[in-house]
Amino acid sequence: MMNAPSVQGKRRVGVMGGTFDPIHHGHLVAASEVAHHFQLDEVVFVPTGRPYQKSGRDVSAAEDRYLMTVIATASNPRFSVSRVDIDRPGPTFTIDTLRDISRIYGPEADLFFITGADALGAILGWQNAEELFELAHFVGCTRPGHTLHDPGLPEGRVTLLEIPALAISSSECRQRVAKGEPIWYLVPDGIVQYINKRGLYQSG
Ligand SMILES: Nc1ncnc2c1ncn2[C@@H]1O[C@H](COP(=O)(O)OP(=O)(O)OP(=O)(O)O)[C@@H](O)[C@H]1O
Ligand SMILES: O=C(O)c1ccc[n+]([C@@H]2O[C@H](COP(=O)([O-])O)[C@@H](O)[C@H]2O)c1
Repeated sequence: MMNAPSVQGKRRVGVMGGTFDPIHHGHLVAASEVAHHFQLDEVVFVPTGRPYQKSGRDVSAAEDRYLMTVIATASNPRFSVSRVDIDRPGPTFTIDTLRDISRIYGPEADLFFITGADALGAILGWQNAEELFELAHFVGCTRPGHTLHDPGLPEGRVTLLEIPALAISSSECRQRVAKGEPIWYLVPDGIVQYINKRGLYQSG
């Protein structure tokens, strides 16, 4: 999706990476808050292909996670979804996500990579960590149950942002479905319907 350029000239593009298994309102509120705070032209949601740090459990098929992300973001004209991570073979590294997104959007875009407090805290252990900060500004959002802090990222390349607290996680949504408990209002209505239609998460 390409909106008109922002008044400052450069497009401001948020990148919200996640496994989105399933996508929930915590993800959507984080993206919306960062978009408002930084006056972003667009937020691109990027579902992971092979989230190597979640290899200890069964991750749902990439196409199911991609379709849920499309369904959840469809009503917001500034939200879009990219297949770059699910179409790239091998483990998903954010360095590749940011290289691909910068190639697609070109030098006239400033990228803002959006994370929750847990992901931000782990960032220095990510692949090619030192190079990540040349490609994007990082935004860490508060998340209940996690302490938000700058783990020592380069000066001026990270912003910590307080957002409305939503104590929702994909793991808890999956567990609730497996136990026959409702997930209405934790995720968008279309996601409840998609999970039922595809029979996802029925067996814990
Ligand atoms: N409730 C929330 N509030 C703020 N940020 C969140 C919230 N849930 C997830 N995030 C952030 O969204 C990104 C993608 O998260 P992910 O798809 O792994 O969801 P998750 O709920 O953490 O999943 P799981 O429970 O399976 O580990 C991460 O940066 C994570 O920190
Ligand atoms: O680049 C890495 O080494 C790396 C390691 C773990 C997570 N990430 C990214 O962090 C984002 C959130 O990941 P996750 O596993 O919490 O859904 C997603 O975009 C992942 O690709 C990236």
